[in-house]
Amino acid sequence: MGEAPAFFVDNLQNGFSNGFGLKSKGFETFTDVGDKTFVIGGANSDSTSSVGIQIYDKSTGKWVIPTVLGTKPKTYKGHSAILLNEDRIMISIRGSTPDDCIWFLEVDTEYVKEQKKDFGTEVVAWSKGVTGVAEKPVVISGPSGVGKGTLINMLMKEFPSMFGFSVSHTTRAPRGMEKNGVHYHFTERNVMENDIKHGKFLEFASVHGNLYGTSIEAVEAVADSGKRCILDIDVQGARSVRANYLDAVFIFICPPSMRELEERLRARGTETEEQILKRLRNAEAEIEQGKSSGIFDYILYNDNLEECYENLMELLGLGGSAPINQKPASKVIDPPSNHSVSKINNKMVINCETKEVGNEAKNLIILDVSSLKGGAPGRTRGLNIHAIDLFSDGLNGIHELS
Ligand SMILES: Nc1nc2c(ncn2[C@@H]2O[C@H](COP(=O)(O)OP(=O)(O)O)[C@@H](O)[C@H]2O)c(=O)[nH]1
Ligand SMILES: Nc1ncnc2c1ncn2[C@@H]1O[C@H](COP(=O)(O)OP(=O)(O)O)[C@@H](O)[C@H]1O
Repeated sequence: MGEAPAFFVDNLQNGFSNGFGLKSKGFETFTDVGDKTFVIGGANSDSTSSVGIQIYDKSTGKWVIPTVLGTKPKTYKGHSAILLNEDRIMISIRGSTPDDCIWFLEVDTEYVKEQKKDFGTEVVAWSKGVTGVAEKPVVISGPSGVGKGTLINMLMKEFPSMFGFSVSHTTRAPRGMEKNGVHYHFTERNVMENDIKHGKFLEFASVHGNLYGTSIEAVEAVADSGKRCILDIDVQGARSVRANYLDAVFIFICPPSMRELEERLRARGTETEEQILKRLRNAEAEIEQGKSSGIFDYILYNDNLEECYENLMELLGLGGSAPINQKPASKVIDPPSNHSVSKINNKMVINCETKEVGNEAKNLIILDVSSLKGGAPGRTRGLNIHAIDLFSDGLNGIHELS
C-alpha cells in the first residue's frame, strides 16, 4: 500500500497558514518527529540562502534553534522533505547540481543523540546522500622521517585515478615546497579549534607541538570522487579513527633502526636541529605504540624502499598483475525545480514534471533507501536510484542509474 505524500513544499507558498503563528516565506517544510516539528528552510527568502532550521516543541509550546552540525547543501532554492526511519529527514533540493540534490537531516540518530549530550542543546546534523559505497580508506602511520610521504607519493603517482590523499589541517608552518590545500590546509589554531568544537573533524591530535587533524570533508571529498582515501596521520589519530569512525586498513611503517631514521630526517633537511631532536624523541614512543597497541592491521619495515613499496601494494591488493578495479564516481540525480517527494514502503518517489518541446513527460525517480550506510558526520551512502519516464502514452521505460 502506498502512503500519501508526506509534504509538498508548494502547499506552503503564498502565505500558507502553518498553524504555528509563523509567517511562511514560501520555502519551509514541516516534519513531525515525535512531539517535535522540524521547520526546514524559510530562514531567508533569498533564493541562494542556506537552509535554516527551527524546532517547535509541542510539549512545551516553545521554538528552539538547534546546533547544526555537518556540511550543509551548497545551494538552496527550496526543497521537499520526508521523514525516514523516524530519525532523519530526507530532503531533495530544487534545481540543484546533480551532485548536491539528495540530503539527509539527522534529527534523532545515534550520532545526533551523542552530540546532544556533548552540546547540551538540540542538535541536528546534515549528511549528503550519494550512491555507491566507498572503498575502505587506508590509514598510514609511522614516525617522522620513516618514509610515509615517499610511499604515498609513489602510490598516488602509479595509481592516480585510484587513490586520493586526505589533505589534513595543521597549525605548523609550511615547508619550502609545500602548497596550501595540496599538502596541508595550513590554518590558525583558533580557527581549527573552533571547527573541532563544531564536529568538523574526524580526528585531531597534538603532534611535535602542533595541531593536526583530518576534516570529515577531506575524507568524504576523496570518496565522492570515486577514489580510495589515503590518510597520513600519527598514532594518536589512527587510534581515534579506529575507535570512532570507519572501517579502514591501518598500516604502520617502521624504520629499520633509530640510527637510519635519524639519518633520513637529517638528509631530508626540512627541520631545524631542535625539531629533529623532538621528532626523534617522539619516534621511540610512536614505534612502541605502533607495534603493540593493536591498532594496526599491518606493520611494514621500510628498509629498502622498493621492497617496502611492493609489500604495500601487495597488501592493498595491487600486487602482481592484479586488475585495477577503478570504481566509478558516485552517480547522483538532478530533480528539477518542479518536484515533490512521497513514500511507498521503503522507497522514496520523487515526482518530476518536465516539459520538453513537443513532449510532456512525467519522470519518477525511485530511491531505494533500504541499504543506507554511514550518515552524519560524513555522507549517507548506498542510495539505490532508478528513474522511470512516464509519457502520455504510458510507461516508457525504466532506467537503472546505479
Ligand atoms: N593525527 C593526525 N596526525 C597527522 C595529520 N596529518 C599529519 N599528521 C602526522 O603529523 C606528524 C607530523 O607530520 P609533518 O609535520 O608533515 O612531518 P613529517 O612526518 O616529518 O613529514 C606525522 O606523524 C603525520 O603522520 C592529521 O590529520 N592527524
Ligand atoms: N627506504 C628508504 N631508504 C632511504 N631513504 C628513504 C627511504 N624511504 C624514504 N626515504 C627518505 O627519507 C626521507 C624521509 O621520508 P618522508 O617520506 O619525508 O618521511 P615521512 O613522511 O614519514 O616523514 C626522505 O628524504 C626520503 O626520500
